[in-house]
Amino acid sequence: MGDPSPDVVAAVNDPKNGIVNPAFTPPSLLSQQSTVWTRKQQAVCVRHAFKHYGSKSNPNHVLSNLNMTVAKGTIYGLLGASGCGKTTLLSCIVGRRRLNTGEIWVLGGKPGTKGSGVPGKRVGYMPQEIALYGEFSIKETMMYFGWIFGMETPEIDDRLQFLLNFLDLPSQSRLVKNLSGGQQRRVSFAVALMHDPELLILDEPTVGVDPLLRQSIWNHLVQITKDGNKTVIITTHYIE
Ligand SMILES: Nc1ncnc2c1ncn2[C@@H]1O[C@H](COP(=O)(O)OP(=O)(O)OP(=O)(O)O)[C@@H](O)[C@H]1O
Repeated sequence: MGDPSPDVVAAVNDPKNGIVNPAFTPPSLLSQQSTVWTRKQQAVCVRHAFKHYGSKSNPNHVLSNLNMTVAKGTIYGLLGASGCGKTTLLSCIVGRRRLNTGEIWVLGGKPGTKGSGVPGKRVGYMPQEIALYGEFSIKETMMYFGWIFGMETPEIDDRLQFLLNFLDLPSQSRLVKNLSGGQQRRVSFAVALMHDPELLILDEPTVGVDPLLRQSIWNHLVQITKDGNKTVIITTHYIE
């Protein structure tokens, strides 16, 4: 993945009607002239990112001079062919992986540095692979992550009831390991939404989700970004 890349289309929501417009290129992507101060004002700002896997003698270059600017209060769609590096980029943004060279600012700080809050409760991340503990029930899962995020138990309970209903989840006493793949992905989504984070990063959130629920998920994402305080980055194959 490079910049400009024919494989990747950056899309932001239209604040008027919430329609994702894949043909829209934010002005910030057209001009990469920005100061450190302006980069820190963005939800996410990536500059000259390089990332490879494999050995130095036989590297697999995945990110190659990638620049990306995600303004606060937007929904930013990351579209690209399978294997072009979307998950790798998101992992670097949330601080799970590090770039070989280049810089990333997330909510004004550098992921992994003290006080940045990233990784941490400022970000909600739904990875592509299920990263849940199968022996926990849905409720125990939400309690576990809610406490990690520093939430009080009554607050977690309220949020749990909202998310069970919103994401059409089965009984909260069901064990994660006994849920269908789609249900497990929705629990993973619920975990990312649990603490109402400033930045929500969703890797293919609508896989295993029926069209009606997909629509209500999109409506919810448009709703939470409306006031400009929340930002969503999403990879998806559904661009409607
Ligand atoms: N841990 C890893 N070690 C070695 N190579 C990796 C690793 N993770 C990813 N890759 C390789 O890096 C490239 C980009 O993978 P990545 O998962 O970031 O792509 P993607 O755009 O998210 O793909 P998809 O849409 O299929 O999920 C692929 O060629 C993949 O094989």
